Amino acid sequence: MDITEAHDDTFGIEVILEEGSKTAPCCPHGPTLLFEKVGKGGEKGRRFYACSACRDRKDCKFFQWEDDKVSEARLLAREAENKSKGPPYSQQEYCNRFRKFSSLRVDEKKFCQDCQTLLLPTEHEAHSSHGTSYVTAAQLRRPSVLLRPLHNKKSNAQYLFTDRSAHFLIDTLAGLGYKKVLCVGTPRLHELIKQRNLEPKNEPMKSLLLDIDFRYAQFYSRDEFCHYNMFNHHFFGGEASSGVLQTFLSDSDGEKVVMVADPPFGGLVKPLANSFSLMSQLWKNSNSDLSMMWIFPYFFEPRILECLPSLTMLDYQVDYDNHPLYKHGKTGRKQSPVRVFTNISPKDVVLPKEEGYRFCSACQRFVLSLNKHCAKCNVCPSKDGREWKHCSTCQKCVKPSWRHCQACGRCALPDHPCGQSEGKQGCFNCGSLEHKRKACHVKEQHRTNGQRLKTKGKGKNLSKRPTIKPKGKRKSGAARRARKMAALSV
Ligand SMILES: C[S@@+](CC[C@H](N)C(=O)[O-])C[C@H]1O[C@@H](n2cnc3c(N)ncnc32)[C@H](O)[C@@H]1O
Ligand SMILES: [Zn+2]
Ligand SMILES: [Zn+2]
Ligand SMILES: [Zn+2]
Ligand SMILES: [Zn+2]
Ligand SMILES: [Zn+2]
Ligand SMILES: [Zn+2]
Repeated sequence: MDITEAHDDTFGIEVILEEGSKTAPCCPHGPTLLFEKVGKGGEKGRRFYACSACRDRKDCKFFQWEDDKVSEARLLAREAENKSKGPPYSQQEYCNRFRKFSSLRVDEKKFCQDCQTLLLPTEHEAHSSHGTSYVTAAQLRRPSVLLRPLHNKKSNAQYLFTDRSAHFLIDTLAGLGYKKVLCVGTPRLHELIKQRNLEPKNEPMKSLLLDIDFRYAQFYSRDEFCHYNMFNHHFFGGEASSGVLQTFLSDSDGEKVVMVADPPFGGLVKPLANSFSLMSQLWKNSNSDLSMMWIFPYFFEPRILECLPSLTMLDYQVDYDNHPLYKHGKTGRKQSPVRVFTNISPKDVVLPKEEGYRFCSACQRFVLSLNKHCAKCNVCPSKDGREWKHCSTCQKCVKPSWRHCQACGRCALPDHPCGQSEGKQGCFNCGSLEHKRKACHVKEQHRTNGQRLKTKGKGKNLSKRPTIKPKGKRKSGAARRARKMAALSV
């Protein structure tokens, strides 16, 4: 299974999530993350701070060596820049505007497409040369349809659920008795929950949206939306805003709460897992963990489970409306690589039979019909939706396109670089050629919290200003994951 090769690179950049570490400097996206470049054999490079949310320097150019002395003037300039990149209105102002807007006559309700803003009558004039349109009450209830999805490929591609996937999620959660949904980066889910509440036959569900896209603040009240960064658990509205989450999670009315997160696919797993764990800690209701659904591509399974071992990956394929590759088409369904990772018991998440899922009684979970149970492995092994086959030499099931290679002693794609077994690169942690990093017994002291990222080039100069964005030649699993990621950001 190639996705287990997540740690096969010989060098990388790790993110250090140390508790109680000194306060990180802020970029427009809140506190930055501390990174460390690590060379072959494990030698450490200089540490630096970079943006938590943006993987591309073009989107956030913040960079600071950990030991940099920053002048007062630069600090002030930075603070001014951070402020200028924030929302034009405070949450309170947004709420007041929305109240005013809702009370307007139909022929006064306008939206500026260029500015992505709901306009009050006094503002119409200033936007007269922009593309504006009237907004109906129905459109006001569907901001994810009204707003133009953000297209930034690396940091913030807004892929919105198809009705099929959104309704599957909502119906499943309602069926399981959840009364409160914490929507993290799932604006469409949030609005559909509110929509569902309008139908008298449905028991109402509460929903709170946490998202970095502050355009959504225009449409919701304070207790329905928080401007939030899920990579550093940062609330842009300060304590008033984090208090909203606190209240949502700690209300002692005994209602079942679930968090549903759909982060940008280029995001770092470790910081996300950290934020979700922090939310779980805020959930004081019982001894149990906060229920969660984390929506992410299947090839991140090993990394996600490494960070949050209580999660299981479901076979359900999540579809997006505006993703050119992964949506239901007239020509039939393309397989979506996006899955749900959850700590809800998989047997309770009923996957629709009409979409080709069945229950495997041996695995006690719903699987795609093509995912045949292997008696030798005693699992339904497929991760990518295709039928996998058992290799008796490797003693595991592998992708259908793989063949067993005698020279490498393992299954691989027929055109793999034969003889250059990945094992030869040895261990990234201690440098030994005898084993891989995963099997290494030398403790990674300060780095156990770290997550590795791929970095550009193979330079040995570890104090050179590094690039976090995945680029350049990569090996093995990392290369394959990168290709898959590239496909995801089409
Ligand atoms: C892949 S889209 C998921 C949308 C979801 N499928 C839906 O239909 O509701 C990612 C979402 O996360 C939000 N997002 C991106 N980066 C974020 C961050 N650092 N913190 C919080 N939200 C973020 C985006 O604005 C977007 O709404
Ligand atoms: Zn930033
Ligand atoms: Zn405008
Ligand atoms: Zn099975
Ligand atoms: Zn098998
Ligand atoms: Zn094999
Ligand atoms: Zn080979």
